[in-house]
Parts: sequence; structure tokens; C-alpha cells
Amino acid sequence: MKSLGSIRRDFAPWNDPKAKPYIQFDGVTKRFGDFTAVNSLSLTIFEREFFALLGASGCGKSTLLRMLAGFEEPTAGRILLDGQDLRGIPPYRRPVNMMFQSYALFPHMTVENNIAFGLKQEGMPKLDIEKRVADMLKLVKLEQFAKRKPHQLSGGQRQRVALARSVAKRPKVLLLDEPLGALDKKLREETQFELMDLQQELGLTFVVVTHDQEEAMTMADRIAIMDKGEVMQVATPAEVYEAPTSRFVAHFVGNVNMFEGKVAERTDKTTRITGATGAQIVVENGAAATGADIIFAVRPEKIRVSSKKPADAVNALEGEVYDIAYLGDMTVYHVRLDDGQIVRASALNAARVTEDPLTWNDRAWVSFRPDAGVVLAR
Ligand SMILES: Nc1ncnc2c1ncn2[C@@H]1O[C@H](COP(=O)(O)OP(=O)(O)OP(=O)(O)O)[C@@H](O)[C@H]1O
Repeated sequence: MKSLGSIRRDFAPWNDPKAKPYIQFDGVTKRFGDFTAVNSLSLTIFEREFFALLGASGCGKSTLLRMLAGFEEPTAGRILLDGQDLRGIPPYRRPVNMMFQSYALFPHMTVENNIAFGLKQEGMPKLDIEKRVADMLKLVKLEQFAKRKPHQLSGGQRQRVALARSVAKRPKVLLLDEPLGALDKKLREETQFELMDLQQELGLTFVVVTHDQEEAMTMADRIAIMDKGEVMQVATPAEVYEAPTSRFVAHFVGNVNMFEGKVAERTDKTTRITGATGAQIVVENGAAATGADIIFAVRPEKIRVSSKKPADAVNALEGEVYDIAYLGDMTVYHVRLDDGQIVRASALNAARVTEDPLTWNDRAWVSFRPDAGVVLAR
């Protein structure tokens, strides 16, 4: 594979103060009657970025995309593309195209006619259309399928036709609303990589809407996590996962353990937290003041489970193995602490035999480092 997926180390215009924003949502609000679907939202997307809008059903992500496409106008605020205010510009005159799911293909038309459709409507000369369609077929590796109808293709192939059709007009920005929603899991994963390759090959800006966090994490350079018409955090997948700035984001992306407590003491580098039952943990990077109610959020893979208290552990809490799920590549333990909290810990099954086998109802220790998680406001 040519690309390195979403980990493009040299691509981070959002960290460059000189980089010019490409798409700007500037205080955008959208109301439907007295319901606010998007609430005074500001967001910047850069040229050639693969940007994901991630959120639960109804959070306003599709509405945001539809406003960028021109199918809806904001109630307040501005949307700029390359510095130009898009207000009043109809969808077909915006350098933006929306890719619809593959069931929106014309069933009675061949693959090549599906791809050529928009170009014909635009009045492109016949020879140019033929050349463009051939280029597109090559791009999505469907040259041998040009004469087939959609029902003679697999789900993944149909998806590639939909993609070819939507990039045939060479839009500068491609908008994708749940593009892989109709595909099964395996095919979806393959197609995610294809989409990433294609985006880099064409040098386009992609804005994708999804409610699937894994999909967003796999494909996007940056993710905006939305809730109730607002953006909760915009960051790279790694930042969103490792450094969520709120309880909402920590919960929304991946699994997380939340240790609740009060800041008992702060030193230069560490914060000592006392839980409700008096258990203490020591954590790094806590900005909260003494006495503040906080949460220490720790991902399951940062927690170790062992039958004995690890001698070197700064934080070790005792409990009982409550549940074990063997997932092949890893094992997930649920440990019920003596204060009742259930802690989720995952261990990679790198060796075939574990040296410290634990089973149901065993006494166990969960331990983690002071820098294993993040301190969040409660
Ligand atoms: N034309 C409309 N009239 C009234 N309400 C609308 C309209 N379009 C969207 N809404 C409401 O705005 C909210 C946001 O809708 P939107 O489609 O943006 O959500 P979404 O995050 O994309 O959700 P989903 O993943 O379910 O598509 C929803 O509560 C929806 O009911």
C-alpha cells in the first residue's frame, strides 16, 4: 500500500500558524422552527485534509455537511470556502460535491454511464467525457466492469462506482455522509483504506460524516466530536483518544475507566486524589486545584491486572476478577474493586501462554502509572 493511512507525519497544517484555512464555519447556527440543530459552531478545515465529523444520531453532523454543500442555509453565521462567503451560492455552483451511498446509483445505467452522467449534464464534450470516465474507472480499479449494471457488481464495487461518480467532476471538496454505511464490516475496513489512498492520490479535501468512531479514527487526519449541535473537541485521532478534554469525549471514543475523587494534594508534578472510600491514587498532569472534584480517565490497555500487588506500582487497587472475555488477540478483564467500581483492563495476548493466569473470582490487583490517563473535571 502506498499511503501510511491517516498517519501522515508531514501533514499538520492545523499546527502551522501561517497555514490558510480552507473551509471555515464561523459562528454557524441552524434552527428548524424553534429547534437548534447546530449551535453557534466554529470550525476550520484545511486543504487536503481528511476531516471527520463524529457524533451520535441527531447531533447535527449531517446538517453541517448539508450547509456546506448548499442544500441548507445557516440561520446565522458564515461558511467560507477559500476565503469566499458561500451564502446564496447554489449547490451546483460550489466546488463541493456530495457522495451518496451506492444505492443512489442509476440501476438501469452501466457503470460508465453512471460515472458520465454528471459530466453530460454539465455539457462536457464527448471525447473529454470518455477520457475522464476511463481515468475514473482506472482510479477505482473497475476497468473490466465498465459495461456492467450496478446489480451485476458486489457491494464494494458499487461503492467504488459511487465514489468515481462523485469525483468525476473534480470537485475540490468531497463530502461523504456515512459513505460506507451499507457495507459489511470486513468490506468497510478495506474500503476505508481505499478511500484514504484515493483522497491522497487526488489531493482533495474530504469531509466525512460518521457515527462510527473506529471509522473516523482510521481514516481522518482530524476529528470533530459533536454533541447537541456543538463541537466538543477537534483533534487528531491520537489526541482524541489519549488526551480527551472532557468526560463526554473520553466516553464517546473507545472504552475508558473513570476514577472519581477529590484532589487531596498537589506537588510540582503530581496530584494525589482521594476516592470516596478513601483509596488514593497519584496522577500526573492534573491542573485541578486542591479540593476540586475530578475524574482520572484511564484506557483499559493502560491498566495491568495481576494476582499479586506489583512491587513497583504507584497505583494499585485490589479487587476480584468479575468477568473475563477472551477476544483472541487480547483478553479483557473486568475487576470489581473492593469499593464496588468495576475496572476494565485489557491485555494483549502476545505470548500463547500467560505467566500469570487469572480466573473468575480470583483476588486481583489493577495497577497503572501516574501518567496512564488524564485528569478531567467532573
Ligand atoms: N429539515 C428539518 N426539519 C426539522 N428538523 C430537522 C431537519 N433536519 C434535521 N432536523 C433535526 O436536526 C437534528 C440534527 O439532524 P442531523 O441530520 O444533522 O443529525 P445527524 O447528527 O446527522 O444524525 P444522523 O446520524 O441520525 O443522521 C435532528 O434532531 C433532526 O431531527
